[in-house]
Amino acid sequence: MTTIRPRRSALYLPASNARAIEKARTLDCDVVILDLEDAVAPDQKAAARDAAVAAVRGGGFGHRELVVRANAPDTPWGADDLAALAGSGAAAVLLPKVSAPATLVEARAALGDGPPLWAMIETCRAIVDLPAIADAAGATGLAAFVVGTNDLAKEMRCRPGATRAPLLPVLTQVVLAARMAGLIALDGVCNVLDDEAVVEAECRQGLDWGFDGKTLIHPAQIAAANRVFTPSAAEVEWAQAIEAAFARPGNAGRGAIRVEGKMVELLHLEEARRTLAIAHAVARR
Ligand SMILES: CC(C)(COP(=O)(O)OP(=O)(O)OC[C@H]1O[C@@H](n2cnc3c(N)ncnc32)[C@H](O)[C@@H]1OP(=O)(O)O)[C@@H](O)C(=O)NCCC(=O)NCCSC(=O)C[C@H](O)C(=O)O
Ligand SMILES: [Mg+2]
Repeated sequence: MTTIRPRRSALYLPASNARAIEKARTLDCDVVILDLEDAVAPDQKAAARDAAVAAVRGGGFGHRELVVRANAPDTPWGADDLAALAGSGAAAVLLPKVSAPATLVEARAALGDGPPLWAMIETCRAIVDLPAIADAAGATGLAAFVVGTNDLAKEMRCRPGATRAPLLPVLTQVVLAARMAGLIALDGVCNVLDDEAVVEAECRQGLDWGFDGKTLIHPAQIAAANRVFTPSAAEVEWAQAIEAAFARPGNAGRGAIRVEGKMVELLHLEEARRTLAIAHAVARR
């Protein structure tokens, strides 16, 4: 079976918040993102960097993938962040406001053979240059695109509203470019903290639009993301039916077969295997 790592729920927290770091070690999210960028005030940047490195070295996050979001390389803190994170053992370094492949190349030079890069896609320039950024993945160890919907909406001057319709063409381009380059694609955050139905609806959009998971800002958002991005019992059953049908001797060598009244092709078998791999990985937690 294909091995796959679920990234259904990726929780940001300010690395300057010791209580949140402690809490993250117990929360049911797949990814923890210690933020050094927008959630941290300028006068706390150095202390937050030290706290993030100490948290990574201290461990205790179990199955959770521990990612650190650095400040952009062109800020007063970016170079020191990358120097500190190079040998830290973080699962990835998330770079904000990546707008060109050159930013990834520079960050890779600073990190050496350190952590893989994840890139925030949150500027208009990045959207226009997405294929070039995605093409730099192999040379720079880029493994994921993470959408920054707040920054994007600000730059575009659009109003996403409840439907996020103005962002749909952009989000679709991010998914396309990520798939082209074999990258993980994580949807942007939902700013609504106290209404799980709203969070769940956004997660559902992200799933339907092709994302692997959603970035989150509060523990109360985790359950909805995990629920939505975990294959449902019906999806698992359907995937198993497809696998079983293709395994029947009578279907050997066939590219298209009938399963429960529907045409199913080898591409659906591939999808089915992916669904089962995710379900299996989630169940192993
Ligand atoms: C948004 C918050 C500032 C809300 O804070 P607050 O109202 O104080 O939270 P609560 O009182 O409801 O907290 C309850 C308990 O949960 C813990 N908590 C809260 N948030 C987190 C978290 N993110 N991770 C871990 N634990 C968290 C509190 O400590 C309480 O615990 P306890 O003491 O046991 O009761 C706050 O939630 C927050 O800071 N969220 C993260 C903000 C952040 O990281 N922002 C930056 C990333 S988002 C972004 O930049 C997106 C992108 O770039 C874009 O452009 O869109
Ligand atoms: Mg942002």
